[in-house]
Amino acid sequence: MEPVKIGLLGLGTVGGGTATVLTRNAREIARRAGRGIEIARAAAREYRPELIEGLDQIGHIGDDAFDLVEDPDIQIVVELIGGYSPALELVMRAIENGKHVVTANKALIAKHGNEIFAAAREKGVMVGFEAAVAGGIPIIKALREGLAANHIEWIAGIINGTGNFILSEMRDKGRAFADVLAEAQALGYAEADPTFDVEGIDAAHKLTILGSLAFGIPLQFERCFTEGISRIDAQDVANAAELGYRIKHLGIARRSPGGIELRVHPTLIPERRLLANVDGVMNGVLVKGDAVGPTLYYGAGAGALPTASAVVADLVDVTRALTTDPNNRVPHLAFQPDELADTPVLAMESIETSYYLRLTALDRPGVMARIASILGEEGISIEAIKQKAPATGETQVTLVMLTHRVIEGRMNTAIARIEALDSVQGAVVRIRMESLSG
Ligand SMILES: NC(=O)c1ccc[n+]([C@@H]2O[C@H](COP(=O)([O-])OP(=O)(O)OC[C@H]3O[C@@H](n4cnc5c(N)ncnc54)[C@H](O)[C@@H]3O)[C@@H](O)[C@H]2O)c1
Ligand SMILES: N[C@@H](CCO)C(=O)O
Ligand code: NA
Repeated sequence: MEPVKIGLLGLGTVGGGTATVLTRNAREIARRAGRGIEIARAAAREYRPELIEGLDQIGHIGDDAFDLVEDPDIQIVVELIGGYSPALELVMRAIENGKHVVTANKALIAKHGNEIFAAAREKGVMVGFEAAVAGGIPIIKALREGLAANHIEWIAGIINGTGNFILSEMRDKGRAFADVLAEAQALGYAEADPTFDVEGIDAAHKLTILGSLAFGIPLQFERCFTEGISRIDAQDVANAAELGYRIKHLGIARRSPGGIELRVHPTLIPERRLLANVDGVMNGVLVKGDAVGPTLYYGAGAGALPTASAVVADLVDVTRALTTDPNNRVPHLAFQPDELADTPVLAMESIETSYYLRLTALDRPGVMARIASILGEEGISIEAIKQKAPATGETQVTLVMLTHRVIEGRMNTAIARIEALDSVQGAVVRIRMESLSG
């Protein structure tokens, strides 16, 4: 059979990796797909030829992405440019032209996926986005197909490679934040705008997608609570370790009685959990299904070849399904499009979790009792408390507390009341805490 003809938009980290994998593993891929996958065209503003295998076999390389999506010979457009514009216009135009699309762009899917999938459905084409979440880990496939029997209860994942790399290097080697971030950028892990990585936006894009796949709700990126790693303090990392915890940047999606939790934030987790030991650029996603129980997915979350592995898997999937009736294909968001639910995504104030709190108070009698009574009045019980002895001559002490589970709104009230005490200095540091069991 004739090879399927694809067009690559972008030849950077992921585009270059995709060309390389398609070249290196061409025979193996064709054996799986039933026919070859040929890069008929590529469009990129810039690329580094020395990093890409098989460039000489690409039919035509130019820089006009809009021209490529109009080419009638191209059956699958692979969008690896990133960002919202012109990626959205290019993807929509490709779909209008009846082309299938594969993309690694989580920002695009999280924000515009609902309209992209509606247009694709209308045209009977597929949009693959395995590379958009957790890089090389086949988590989209696991949720859409492997776990299709389950009522998903919750997902907790380390889903930003750059952020996890930064936290791991800072903790293990004492390196400075800016220095590790620069290395992540040089290795091709970081987003074009690295604040997406360090402020949790990239993880929120991915969690939005995971939440929709798990619970069958439309994509609602703007409802996802987002807190990054930029304000994590070394003393909290050390305090957590003393108490038997690690701080990881997690995306958590959970079905709870009033709705669905979608939240991304630094989280204390027990150090014996497998997720606590997912380090460097590796990602880990823990999914709890009612029938299967907990399942864990681990692998490289970023980088050229791991991400290309996911892009090419989508290309193989699309190639295999080209002749299937569009209504019998795996639905984009795992559930049939007319079966999506309107279950609300909860506001952060109504989620329930445990907390690590750190505050600085004057070393005076009665201060501790006053803080404990505020927590008690707000229905918050303390699981552990540590008072860090002041250095000689100092009049301040540091208090570190772990609490039992409580609604975030009540914790907000308690923190505001504690911060208002004359004897408490500055802000209360709060890091959410999850046991990841049950
Ligand atoms: N880098 C990773 O590890 C990784 C992992 C998973 C997903 N992603 C996603 O993959 C996508 C690409 O990321 P990347 O790291 O490969 O980016 P990159 O910056 O390395 O490459 C982008 C490519 O697109 C080209 N480009 C940009 N604007 C263009 C335009 N208007 N017309 C034509 N070409 C244009 C650039 O010249 C370059 O070749 C992004 O959506 C990113 O979020 C990246
Ligand atoms: N910047 C992203 C790329 C993979 O999606 C990360 O570091 O996880
Ligand atoms: Na993936």
